[in-house]
Amino acid sequence: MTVTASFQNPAVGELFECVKARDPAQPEFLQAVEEVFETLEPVFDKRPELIPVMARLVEPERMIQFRVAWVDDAGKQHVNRGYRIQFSTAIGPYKGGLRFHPTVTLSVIKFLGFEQIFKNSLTTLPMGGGKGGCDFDPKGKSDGEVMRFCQAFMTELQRHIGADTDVPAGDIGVGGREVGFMFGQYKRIRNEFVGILTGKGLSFGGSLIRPEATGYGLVYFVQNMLEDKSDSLQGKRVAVSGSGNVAIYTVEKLLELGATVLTVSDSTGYVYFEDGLTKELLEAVNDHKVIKRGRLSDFKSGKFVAGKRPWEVPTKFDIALPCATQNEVEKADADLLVKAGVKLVAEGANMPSTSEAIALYHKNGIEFGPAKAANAGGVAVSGLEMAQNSARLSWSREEVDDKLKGIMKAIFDASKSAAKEYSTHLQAGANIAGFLKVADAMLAHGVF
Ligand SMILES: NC(=O)C1=CN([C@@H]2O[C@H](COP(=O)(O)OP(=O)(O)OC[C@H]3O[C@@H](n4cnc5c(N)ncnc54)[C@H](O)[C@@H]3O)[C@@H](O)[C@H]2O)C=CC1
Ligand SMILES: O=C(O)CCC(=O)C(=O)O
Repeated sequence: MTVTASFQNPAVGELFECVKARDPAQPEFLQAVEEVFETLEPVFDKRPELIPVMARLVEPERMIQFRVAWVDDAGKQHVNRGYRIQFSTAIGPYKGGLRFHPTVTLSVIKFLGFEQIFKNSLTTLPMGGGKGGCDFDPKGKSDGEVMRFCQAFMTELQRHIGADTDVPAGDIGVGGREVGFMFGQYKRIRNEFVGILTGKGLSFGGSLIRPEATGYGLVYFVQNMLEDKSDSLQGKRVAVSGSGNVAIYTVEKLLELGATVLTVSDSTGYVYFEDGLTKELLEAVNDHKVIKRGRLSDFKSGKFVAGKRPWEVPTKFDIALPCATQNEVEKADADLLVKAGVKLVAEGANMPSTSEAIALYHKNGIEFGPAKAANAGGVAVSGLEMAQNSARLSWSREEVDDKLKGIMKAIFDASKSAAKEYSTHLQAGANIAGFLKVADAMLAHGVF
């Protein structure tokens, strides 16, 4: 990924050059910063006093990097590198997921942590921004190996987090199993039963709807985008990427609302369901991918296309929802979306569209729901889990789902209203609305 920023406002350009000079070898982080700086230019033109605020915000408050040593089932020792980037406490304790994947680097965790600041601000809840992870690959590991790895990871992380300090959760490679192991280790070391992680099991402080929240929230966001144009999901043809937590619950909600879902994918390729996924087929994908931790190349239904992304699926469709990973929609993919007749793209994954792809969406009049707004439902329900833990009570499924719907609408309205005020698009509106709240808090707190 090359960073090719060009800014109208020289002071913003200068700040970007400083960020680039400080971390020239962090392409994902620079990509995320470039996107935010470009869309905030109209704000900086109007309120230049916010440029020094951004100069502080773009530097994490604290970065923790640590060794994670563990022993596999054969008795062999392994060493991985763990991270927790505590980016901003302007509006609340650090909050954001943990990613366990071999591609994890400091740059990846920094881009995710930076984006989390604005996303969390949009949720309306008091959460700062953070992210963490490790270059550990859970694929092919036994439950015992994953448990020992998680225990080793938490043995170090526990000294840096706390219910009012920093509350991690899941992301790629971290689901209920991993959160459970890490929660158990924290409790063992600290002798405290507190909500230091979200996405916990229901029997030990988890919230109903947290597993579903990112996918459901994405679909609620899309509903808001469509309703704004007097349209609905009924009968829409949708291509979805991914087949993990976010993708599965996205598909579930799409089916419930009458859409036809054509694809799911993983790193081996995609599966095309010509007549659309059914509830039974979704159940089978979930069983194969999430429960049995298999690969789609071994999935028995639909048409598997090896080594390709779902954006090339040979049919017309209306909506694309990338729900797998960063930069999974590049310029050539966006070209395919335009040719397929796509009218709306909304991001379930974090930064799945490259800047060239986003430029093509705008050029071709494709409605674009950016990740920081569209996938904020997951962290929003994490915020609700924290509230339930603090109050030592549990809300019903309906209560949490209603709150999630309300939050996704509030995010859409705030993004749209900022877009209107600054005569720009929803992507910029989301960044502006998220940033202004954080910036005002930082101004109030004084320089640090
Ligand atoms: N879990 C959550 O609550 C949230 C997750 N996200 C984002 O959603 C995306 C997916 O996360 P989860 O579903 O939680 O993770 P997961 O681990 O449950 O699933 C990840 C999915 O992405 C696929 N994938 C990974 N690398 C890929 C690649 N290079 N090419 C194609 N497919 C690939 C995997 O096969 C899997 O289907 C990530 O970008 C994550 O940061 C965003 C907000 C909240
Ligand atoms: O629920 C959380 O705290 C984290 C969610 C997350 O990592 C994300 O929004 O990307």
